[in-house]
Amino acid sequence: MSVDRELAGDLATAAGELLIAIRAESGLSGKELGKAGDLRSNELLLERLAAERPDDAVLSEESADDKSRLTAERVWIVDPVDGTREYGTEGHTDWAVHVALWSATDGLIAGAVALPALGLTYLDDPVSITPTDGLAAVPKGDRLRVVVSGSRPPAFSQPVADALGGDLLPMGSAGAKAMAVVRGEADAYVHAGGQYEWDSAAPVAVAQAKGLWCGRIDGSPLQYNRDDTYLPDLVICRPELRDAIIAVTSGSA
Ligand SMILES: Nc1ncnc2c1ncn2[C@@H]1O[C@H](COP(=O)(O)O)[C@@H](OP(=O)(O)O)[C@H]1O
Ligand SMILES: [Mg+2]
Repeated sequence: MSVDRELAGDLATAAGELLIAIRAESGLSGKELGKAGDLRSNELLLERLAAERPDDAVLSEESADDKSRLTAERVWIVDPVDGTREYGTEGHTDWAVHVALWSATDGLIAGAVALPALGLTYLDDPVSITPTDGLAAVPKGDRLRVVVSGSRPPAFSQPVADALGGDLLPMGSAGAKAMAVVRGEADAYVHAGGQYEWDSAAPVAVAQAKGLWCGRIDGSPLQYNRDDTYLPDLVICRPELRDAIIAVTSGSA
């Protein structure tokens, strides 16, 4: 296994275990728990990356962006807690830790998404996934499922579901939603209206390695380590659904 992939997985898993411990031991909840989790997980990721990859740059949701990454050969793109709202709310499994590695020559070259509440970490390898209960109940019928933000679903959510003859599945966290497609609990994840590079880099690295199609809602490629890290929309889906989805979403691009 690539040493970078292994490191991405170790870091996401370790940060996830720390977050579980903070949730169990801090006595905090809600926004306070979210804040503490963001801070401590970010510290862990930055310390380990500084120790183990001192020459690489880092782009993190929770750190100031000094833009030194723009001339770096390799940049780690991390989201210490994705789905902070859900992490702070009792009983949720839909939150994640994202660790991705981008290179100037090859784009996303490693990625890991931890789902700490399920004790699982997914890597950007071609190993197929056995779905386990956890993010959503295993679908009973054969209708397709389109997973969307529970709090900020895009306006085209229902039109996309209708075009596929499927149903909507609201869920928190971009990483959890992407892993729901990877795990077979959903068939597509669509989003628009706002997001940043750290929300999708690691989920996209994993999803692409598992054979899913990933791109913007107008069908163009997702690009990372840009000057402006705002990357407001994306589609992650089974490849055979790509054209039907883009036919609907491209009208909103
Ligand atoms: N309209 C928007 N503007 C900015 N960020 C957004 C957004 N909609 C979703 N996101 C971000 O995307 C991630 C998943 O959101 P959701 O759970 O609604 O699908 C969250 O990351 P964080 O939890 O890391 O902040 C959230 O902040
Ligand atoms: Mg996020």
